[in-house]
Amino acid sequence: MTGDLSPIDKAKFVAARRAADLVEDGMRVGLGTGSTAAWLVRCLGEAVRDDGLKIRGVPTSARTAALAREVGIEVISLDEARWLDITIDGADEFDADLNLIKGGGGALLQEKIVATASDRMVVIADAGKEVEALGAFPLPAEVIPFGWQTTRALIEETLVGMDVLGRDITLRMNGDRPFVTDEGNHILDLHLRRIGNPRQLALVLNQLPGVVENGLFLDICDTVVVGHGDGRVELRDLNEGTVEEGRLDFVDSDNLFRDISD
Ligand SMILES: O=C[C@H](O)[C@H](O)[C@H](O)COP(=O)(O)O
Repeated sequence: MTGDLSPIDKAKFVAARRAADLVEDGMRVGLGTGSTAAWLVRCLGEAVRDDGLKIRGVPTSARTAALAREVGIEVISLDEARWLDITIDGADEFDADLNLIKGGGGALLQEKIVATASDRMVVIADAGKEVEALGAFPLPAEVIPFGWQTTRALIEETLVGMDVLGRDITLRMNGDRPFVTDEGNHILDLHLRRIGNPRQLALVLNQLPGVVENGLFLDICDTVVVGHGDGRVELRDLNEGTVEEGRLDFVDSDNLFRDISD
């Protein structure tokens, strides 16, 4: 069964599986969005079901909320939780300082609010997501639908003064319609190729009217769990360096693999 999965899916799974062990009884847990975070939600659901783990989850999207309920995790809103013990989420890119690009799945706004309201943010990712400099992955900016073309033009102008290699901006589509986020907004993908000064860019983007939030997560993530296709997994922490390197066994996880790949 596991043989049917690609090495990337196995890498995502082992990262999620290892990160699930960081979640303890009684915790309020931010649940990320995306294919890697979906493995995590499944792993936590298994722990709730089989080991009696008691947690309350705050999902970062309607998709994750539906999956969390399906696997038996108690779902509460961020306002009910107020503050979270830990958030575990995927990323599109991460660098050595654990700065991130997120939003490939369009959930960056809720993800950033939830991660910022957490004592600890842990990113789970396959090793291919690690980059020297952020920006090869298009940077998502969530914009309100009203006047989005004007907002795009404003961003274009703003990028002229920025330390980036590319300046193309595309409206994210869902079939032949603009993609709509859970908050009813659109996503502009900024094809920058390399971001020389992420901090400056993040500040400037968020000052533009029409921009709700951008996908740069700076100084938010503390820990990354990196998975490899052969089952190797590394846990790196900003304060402690590489804390652990190990390997996870796929055999015990056949049910999880089956559940998600079906
Ligand atoms: O909006 C989506 C999120 O930021 C995802 O966590 C990110 O795109 C990574 O997704 P995946 O785990 O599917 O690569």
